[in-house]
Amino acid sequence: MSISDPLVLGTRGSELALRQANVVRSRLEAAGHRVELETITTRGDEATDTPISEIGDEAVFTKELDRALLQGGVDLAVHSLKDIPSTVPSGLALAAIGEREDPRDAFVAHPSFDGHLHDLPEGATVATASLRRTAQLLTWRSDLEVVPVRGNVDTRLEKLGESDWTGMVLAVAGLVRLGLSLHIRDRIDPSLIVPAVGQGALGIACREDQDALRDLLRETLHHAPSGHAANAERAFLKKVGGGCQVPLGAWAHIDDGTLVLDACIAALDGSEHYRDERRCAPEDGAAVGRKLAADLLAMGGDHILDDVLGESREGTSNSPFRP
Ligand SMILES: NCc1[nH]cc(CCC(=O)O)c1CC(=O)O
Repeated sequence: MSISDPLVLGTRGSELALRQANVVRSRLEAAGHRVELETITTRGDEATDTPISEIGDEAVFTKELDRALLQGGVDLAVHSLKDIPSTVPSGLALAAIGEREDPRDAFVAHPSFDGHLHDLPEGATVATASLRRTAQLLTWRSDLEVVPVRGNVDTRLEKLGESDWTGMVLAVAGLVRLGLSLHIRDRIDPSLIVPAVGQGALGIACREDQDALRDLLRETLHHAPSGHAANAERAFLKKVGGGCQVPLGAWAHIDDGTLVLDACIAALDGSEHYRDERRCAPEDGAAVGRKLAADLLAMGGDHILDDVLGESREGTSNSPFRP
């Protein structure tokens, strides 16, 4: 099947999503294709007061776009890889993984606090949108008060300014892509907070049966080292299961030709924490990710899963046709 002209590129409407979509658009245009943007609102954009972990749907930022892809209304969709569930709906393909931005988390200080993350006073309040960051912050410093915050990156920064929090933790990549790096006080070392699966990378999806388009996306947008890292991290996530309801982190990178995968599963209150690192050939990342997941679960991560998922542990679905 030939490639549509113009190509309709589906994206969420947030400032960050549009920036990311425009990066992809420019690449495709440079390769000689016309591209039209189609903005689609997702449940994650609407339910801005509910913590993502409570919506309980892994596909909260992708389902409406998946549906548009399957129905043919859009040809490709651009997402933050972090927002794409570890199992892509049947009929769709993750055709390319774009080059990764800095995968680390950022500490952003309240305007009145001129210290760094390591200078946080006893009992300081830190806001974050993720269970992973909460669990790891509390593993490090059980005296901290960690509070939830939601919304787009700029909304979160606004909330910080109006709050009595000492600071906030969010992804470096989002801030950098929005031109807001000035707000980054610290890029947090992954040895302190393991980044989220896929954080900082872009995922480009299309229909599985569109061979010519898949080839084009791979040739123009795929970045092999980021792809290998993503495969390892996503295999880890899939094996553990539970999506964003589970406090887990996994970060892979290529070091001198070797893939290094560092991952953890932590109790939300920081009381328990299982973590290990594996090295392998870049092509073997997925198998090693699955194995590391099995090992961390066996070490005790399994109990953490039981605690956070309880009865909902079976039967989660990311079908785009499920309400
Ligand atoms: N969950 C929302 C989301 N999805 C992707 C990013 C940041 C960019 C990225 O990780 O690529 C963010 C914001 C954040 O976590 O601070």
